[in-house]
Amino acid sequence: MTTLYARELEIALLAVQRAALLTRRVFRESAEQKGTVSKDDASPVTVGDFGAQALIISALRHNFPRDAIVAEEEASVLREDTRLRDRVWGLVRDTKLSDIGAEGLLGGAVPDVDSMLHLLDQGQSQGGRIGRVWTIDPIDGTKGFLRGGQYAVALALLEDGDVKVGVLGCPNLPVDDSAPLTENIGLEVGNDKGRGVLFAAVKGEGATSRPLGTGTLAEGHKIHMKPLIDMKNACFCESVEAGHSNQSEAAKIAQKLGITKPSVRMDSQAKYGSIARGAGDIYLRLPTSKSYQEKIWDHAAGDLIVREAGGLVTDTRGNRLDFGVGRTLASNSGVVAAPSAVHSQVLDAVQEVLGLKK
Ligand SMILES: Nc1ncnc2c1ncn2[C@@H]1O[C@H](COP(=O)(O)O)[C@@H](OP(=O)(O)O)[C@H]1O
Ligand SMILES: [Mg+2]
Ligand SMILES: [Mg+2]
Ligand SMILES: [Mg+2]
Repeated sequence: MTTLYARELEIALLAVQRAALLTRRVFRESAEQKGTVSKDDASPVTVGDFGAQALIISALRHNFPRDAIVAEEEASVLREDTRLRDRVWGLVRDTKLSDIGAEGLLGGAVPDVDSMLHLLDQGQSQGGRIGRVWTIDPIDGTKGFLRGGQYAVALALLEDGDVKVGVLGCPNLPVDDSAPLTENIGLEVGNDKGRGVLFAAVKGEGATSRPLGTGTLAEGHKIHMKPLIDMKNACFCESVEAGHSNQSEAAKIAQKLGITKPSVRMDSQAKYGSIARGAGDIYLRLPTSKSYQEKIWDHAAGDLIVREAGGLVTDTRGNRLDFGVGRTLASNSGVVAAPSAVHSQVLDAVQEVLGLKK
């Protein structure tokens, strides 16, 4: 039973559930209807990202008004583009939990469009090592969301730089924890049957999975990484986007470890959730450039969920991910996530291939 952070966990689960309802509505639309705009770094953002972030911040502000928030998106594009703004507002206004008590816990509806823009801009905290900081990725894997594949709604609470609560809503992963890992690209739109899972973890209290439904939250059940008895049967996950993780180096690492199965490529922190429940075994994220710094919202929830399920998560140098240095993981490089018992073996192979061995 959860003792510490029970309220934070409940609010985070409900906030992610509500945001995922909104993203599911957008997911059903065609690519052009998703209202995609390109950000300064040329990465995409959709009406779903904006709407989900506004709803999550609204729930956090209602419950934890003093906490800092580090969120991926902000409202400037919407202040300029009123058509896009009105589409986002329509989604935010119309998305509610069907459980009235739960909706009340989140503080109910956002009152008007200006409040929505104001909420969207509340995620610009610089983070850091002091105090309580929530980090939000309203849609992680926007490219997967656009191509009809995997994506996640991610929310985590850091306290003094340490992840205490993590929740991942993965609307397109199978509910069934033992379903085989597949790439799930080009999913049948409008048919959510058997899909949608909420992963969660509280520091020191284990990791859980439960169906991501539309009604009252289901009870979570404990999940665990699969004991990896024979490395050659390991299933490893990596990004679909070759620009996010070096796939040719990953193939060399797999070969060095004697892994025979091809990697499973999927977008978003669905990779962390998948290995945490034993559907996959290893997640590698190998830098494609020296200058890119990973963002804390891309990893905080997944990092805790994997560690609480019996895994170890480090960067390619073998250091734990440090969420206390700001909005990015400026002191880390890449990610190596694996069951604790084999993590050092995997890290060894990573370092050999990347030339990091001393
Ligand atoms: N050059 C790069 N290297 C690593 N990650 C990158 C990157 N450019 C963008 N990303 C991040 O990769 C995330 C998606 O990860 P994945 O490849 O595992 O699906 C994106 O999250 P968003 O989709 O939330 O923007 C984005 O933050
Ligand atoms: Mg993005
Ligand atoms: Mg992301
Ligand atoms: Mg995102």
